Amino acid sequence: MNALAATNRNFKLAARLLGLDSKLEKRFNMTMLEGPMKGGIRYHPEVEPDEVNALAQLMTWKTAVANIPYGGAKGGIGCDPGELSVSELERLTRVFTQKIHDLIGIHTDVPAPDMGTGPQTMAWILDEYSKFHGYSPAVVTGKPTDLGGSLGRDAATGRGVLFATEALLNEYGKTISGQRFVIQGFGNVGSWAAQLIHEKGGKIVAVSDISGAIKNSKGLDIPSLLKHVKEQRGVKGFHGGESIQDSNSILTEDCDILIPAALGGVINRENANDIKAKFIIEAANHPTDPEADEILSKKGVVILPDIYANSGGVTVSYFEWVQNIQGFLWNEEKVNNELRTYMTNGFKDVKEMCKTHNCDLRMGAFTLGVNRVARATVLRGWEA
Ligand SMILES: NC(=O)C1=CN([C@@H]2O[C@H](COP(=O)(O)OP(=O)(O)OC[C@H]3O[C@@H](n4cnc5c(N)ncnc54)[C@H](O)[C@@H]3O)[C@@H](O)[C@H]2O)C=CC1
Ligand SMILES: O=C(O)CCC(=O)C(=O)O
Repeated sequence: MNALAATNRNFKLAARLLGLDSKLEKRFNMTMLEGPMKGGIRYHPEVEPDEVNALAQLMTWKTAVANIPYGGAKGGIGCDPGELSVSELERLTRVFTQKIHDLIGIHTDVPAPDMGTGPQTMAWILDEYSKFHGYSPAVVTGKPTDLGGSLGRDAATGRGVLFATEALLNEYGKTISGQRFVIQGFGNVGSWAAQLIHEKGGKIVAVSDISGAIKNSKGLDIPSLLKHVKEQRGVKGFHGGESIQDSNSILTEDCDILIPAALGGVINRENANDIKAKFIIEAANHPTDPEADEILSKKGVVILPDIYANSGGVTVSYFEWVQNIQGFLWNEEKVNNELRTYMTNGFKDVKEMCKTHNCDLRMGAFTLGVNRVARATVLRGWEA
């Protein structure tokens, strides 16, 4: 099932659980526009419109789950950033910004990094946008800190994944320490999640990225791996682990907790039966196909869904936007403490919906997000 069909399906299931009127449901699909829209810009060869639409819809529910005052958005360019020089990337980003500068804005749509983009991309967008509209740091988040970016935004999605994992494990009387993790993707999200989990005593037994996959049943030395990746631009060739020939098979490696942190749709009916993890923390967007959801649920695997698990990034993006508008910078401790509070509250709210609707965590998160948007929609008198 493609990403859009899967996201629409989850939305419809949540709407049924909430007993929403079908007219309201239709309204939603036409008007997912509460507050400024927020979401990342992706540069990846597989970017296509249906997937971007699905990712934008996921942002709507994610920002509602996180309880931050935004609607959802996403953008993307079908290109391979690894094949482009820095100056080509800069020109591509500036031309893209020239095309969209009237669509984005501090109170309309505020982009941020996603796969294949980062602080430098945001700096170029900010600079190009400012040529048309004057200097406006709040028009993008995830900027370099020298240009008004928030302390802690770089690590925020990975840190949010850590807080979300701690909240889930706490339900089972467990902590990070001693758990065995497998992480697919070692970019912004995967590498920060690995670093923070390692610092808490978690054992990362396998990681992969586009260059390859490596494993070590005793636990990978993450600080050395980070150094290797910085120098070699990939995990391939790391001496502290054994290489895995088929890097996609990392998803079925033996572990307690699997963290997909790269592409969508990677957990599907082809591999779901072979997954050995007891918990899946969705750091990537839409990593699990609905068919896999069903198979895994029958196996008793607990999945912490993307719209909650990876919401740390957009939450700190919100903090960045607030700081830019107020013209007052927070210290990193404040950012991280606030992030912990949002992630902890989010988990409690999702669990409450699971109890109310007798559903799993994905539907708990979807009903939470959809219900918050539904309440706002009705209050504005848009239900008919
Ligand atoms: N950056 C952020 O703040 C947020 C990102 N996400 C999601 O997290 C995921 C990762 O995003 P980022 O870390 O920002 O991207 P990134 O571009 O920094 O890193 C992506 C990583 O995935 C790897 N990768 C690409 N194709 C792969 C493949 N076929 N097999 C294994 N690894 C592969 C790359 O080599 C790289 O290590 C995406 O799904 C994104 O939408 C979600 C919330 C916020
Ligand atoms: O930080 C943001 O505004 C958006 C992050 C994002 O693209 C996501 O959560 O998928």
